[in-house]
Amino acid sequence: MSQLYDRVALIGLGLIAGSMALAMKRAGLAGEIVGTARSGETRDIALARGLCDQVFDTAADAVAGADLVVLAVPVGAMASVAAEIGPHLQAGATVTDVGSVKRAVIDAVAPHIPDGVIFIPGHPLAGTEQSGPDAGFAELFDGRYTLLIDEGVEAEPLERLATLWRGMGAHVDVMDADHHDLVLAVTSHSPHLIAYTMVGVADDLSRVTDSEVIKYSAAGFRDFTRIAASDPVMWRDVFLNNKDATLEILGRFTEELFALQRAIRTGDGDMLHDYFTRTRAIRRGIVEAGQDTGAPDFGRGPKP
Ligand SMILES: NC(=O)C1=CN([C@@H]2O[C@H](COP(=O)(O)OP(=O)(O)OC[C@H]3O[C@@H](n4cnc5c(N)ncnc54)[C@H](O)[C@@H]3O)[C@@H](O)[C@H]2O)C=CC1
Ligand SMILES: O=C(O)C(=O)Cc1ccc(O)cc1
Repeated sequence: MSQLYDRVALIGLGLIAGSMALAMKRAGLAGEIVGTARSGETRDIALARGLCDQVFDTAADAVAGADLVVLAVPVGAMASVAAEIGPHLQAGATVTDVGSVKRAVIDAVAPHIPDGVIFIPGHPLAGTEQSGPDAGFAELFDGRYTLLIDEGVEAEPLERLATLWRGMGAHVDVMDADHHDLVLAVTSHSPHLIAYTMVGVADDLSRVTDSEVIKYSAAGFRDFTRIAASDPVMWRDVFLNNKDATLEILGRFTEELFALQRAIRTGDGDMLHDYFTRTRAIRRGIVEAGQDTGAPDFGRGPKP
């Protein structure tokens, strides 16, 4: 595939930015990739791993002359980063982000985008529990979806960004921000909170913790412990910024959990059997539609 942007600036050099850099290099999609991170150590690793051709100490310096700027910091840091780069963005440039929440990021970033610069929010539905400049790998997005948010942007910059994501291996869908936040509350954010809770419960129950948790854990609980090892700052910001949708889904989850609890207490085997039959059909529908590879959802990283 041919070069789509002359100069891509990555703001934040962790798992997602690092994977994007490697995936762009794999397919020759960018003339030059530059980046910035707060710590000198992260910048050094990014250079040593060949993620960036050049690194800068500040985001303001990194975006100068870039025709694509990618905000790849935790959701709660998007506003301050956008405020810093706003005055330094080149006319005609596209700014995108990879945050796990969309409405709050749009509210945080859009006011800082000057006229003549295009903002297209995005979210790759791919990741791992690892973070930092060592965590990225070129194949992270292969066969995964990236969602782009169309807030009335022109067709050409949107199509160019979609082409970039396809070149990095992803499928691309376009949707609106509120729908994104509700879908992700169901498929990613609430499941993460449930995993955090379950691992917390096992930890509280010290009789079964320590070595037993890992030694005797079946696949389901092992997946919970992997997910509960995800970055605390990133996930704190996800919940604080997708509050309404997550609370809505968790409210429904709690109601269903109570119904299942009652079925267990009253010995209502028919209810349990019917419920599990319905959920099994959902899983089989996903597999038949070819949307599951057999790998843990999103978990494409090296196994611990
Ligand atoms: N980890 C995952 O599985 C996925 C993460 N995302 C989203 O991508 C974004 C980046 O996540 P990762 O790459 O996983 O994180 P990461 O922790 O690996 O990297 C984040 C980078 O942002 C920098 N950073 C943190 N706070 C900052 C601040 N206040 N100002 C400037 N820079 C700051 C860090 O130093 C680091 O370079 C997040 O918004 C997250 O919601 C999206 C899809 C998957
Ligand atoms: O590691 C996992 O299981 C994930 O769920 C990765 C992930 C985390 C956050 C996202 O916004 C998208 C994907």
